[in-house]
Amino acid sequence: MSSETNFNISSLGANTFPSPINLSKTTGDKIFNFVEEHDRILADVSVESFNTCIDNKTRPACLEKAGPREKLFFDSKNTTAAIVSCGGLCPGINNVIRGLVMALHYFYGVKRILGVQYGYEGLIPENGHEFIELVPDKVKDIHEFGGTILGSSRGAQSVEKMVDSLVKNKIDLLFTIGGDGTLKGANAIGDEIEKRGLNISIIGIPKTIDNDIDLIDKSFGFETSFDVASPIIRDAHNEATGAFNGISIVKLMGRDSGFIAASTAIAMPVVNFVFVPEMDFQLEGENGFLEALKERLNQKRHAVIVVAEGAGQHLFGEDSKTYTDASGNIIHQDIGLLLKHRINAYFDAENMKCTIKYIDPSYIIRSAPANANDSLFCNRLAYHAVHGAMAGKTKFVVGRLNNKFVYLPILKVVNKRKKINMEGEFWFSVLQSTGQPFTM
Ligand SMILES: Nc1ncnc2c1ncn2[C@@H]1O[C@H](COP(=O)(O)OP(=O)(O)O)[C@@H](O)[C@H]1O
Ligand SMILES: O=P(O)(O)OC[C@H]1O[C@](O)(COP(=O)(O)O)[C@@H](O)[C@@H]1O
Ligand SMILES: [Mg+2]
Repeated sequence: MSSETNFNISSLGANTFPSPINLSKTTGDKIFNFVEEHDRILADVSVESFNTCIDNKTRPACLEKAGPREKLFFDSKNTTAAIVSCGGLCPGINNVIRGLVMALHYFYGVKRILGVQYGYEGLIPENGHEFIELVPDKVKDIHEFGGTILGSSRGAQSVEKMVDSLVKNKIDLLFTIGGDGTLKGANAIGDEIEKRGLNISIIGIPKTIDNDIDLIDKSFGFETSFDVASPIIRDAHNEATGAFNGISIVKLMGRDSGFIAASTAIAMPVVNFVFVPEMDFQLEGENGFLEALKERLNQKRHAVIVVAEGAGQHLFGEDSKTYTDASGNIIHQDIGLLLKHRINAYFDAENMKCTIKYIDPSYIIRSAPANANDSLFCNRLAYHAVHGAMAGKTKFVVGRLNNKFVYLPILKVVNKRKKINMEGEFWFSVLQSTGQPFTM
């Protein structure tokens, strides 16, 4: 965590409008209190960090507490909001859209809410994607479905043109639902707005099943991803046990961070080997994976392997061509297929019979509807996003840290991708669960 004491959120200006929500300012009256501007949440609650502060006579790093403010920057009756979803799909996007619309409409009385279609593309008029008017009746049932009713896209758009479109359509609040790319885009839009001296608030709601957004506890949809992956692992285990020396390889998403693969393995402890992008591993050699797999088969006659899509890319060799998607993200080579071929070749050479099944559930996982816990999380994120926006905060994301909802400057969470700490307790849990060697 940074040595900076407060992660303050940029504000559009003085808050002069009273909030239309009837909350309290005193405790003991059984009514929730407005959140004060000075309310802070500790970024790091470890005793070590507390001691460091005492030793160095510094204050611990603090974040702005999310929640409804008593005074607002925007006059709700004359406010227009827009919502856009970008990047890959993720369980819960529709829940967030629903939560935003309901909070804007019912808590604050914001009646003009526009849905931007197909990601940032929809903010460029030449692309011909019309805005959709979002009202409670239109969104009341959308939490039942995966995907996004607004559509999404990847690929760069002109920031200037997007801001022109916000101005032309008199949009005061832009809620962006997306991952690191979307958030960088949101920040760039916020910078352009600042440059032009406009009063438009830009808000980010972190979405990515990869859970790779830095600082926050988790991104929405991530939990559903390993919920949906779990029965697939159960079935993969059935396939493996159903054959002599049966091996099931399941590839799960996770471009640069292996949280889905690792979490699935702990949730379904029938997994024997997990490979994540954070890991450096070898196939060959005395301490390599293939030897460990042979030992496992000789003892148990079956094995389940879970591999994150971004794992083991070093095995493809230096000169393999790198492909990127429209947003510039690396498209990884198929590590599942490589493992299948290398395992096959190894056991052939060893004259050891085995049966390998390769399962790639791919998009099935991220297009699922949110589970109950993610649905709850999405709604709470949406409500807090609306409270922060109405208070005139801008270029911020809403997230949960240490189990508390907070506002963070976008720039703080897109500095780097969150990755599994290979020396941390979480990865140690993976090793305890799978029983795989600590290093391979
Ligand atoms: N640095 C950036 N500045 C402006 N827009 C960006 C930036 N990085 C990504 N974007 C845009 O954000 C959108 C979503 O990004 P992408 O990486 O595809 O998904 P995600 O938000 O899920 O990470 C794309 O339209 C992309 O062009
Ligand atoms: O094939 P697509 O749709 O571009 O997306 C694939 C990628 O999307 C993800 O599911 C999530 O990525 P984003 O968070 O950047 O959208 C990655 O795990 C995966 O590599
Ligand atoms: Mg991304």
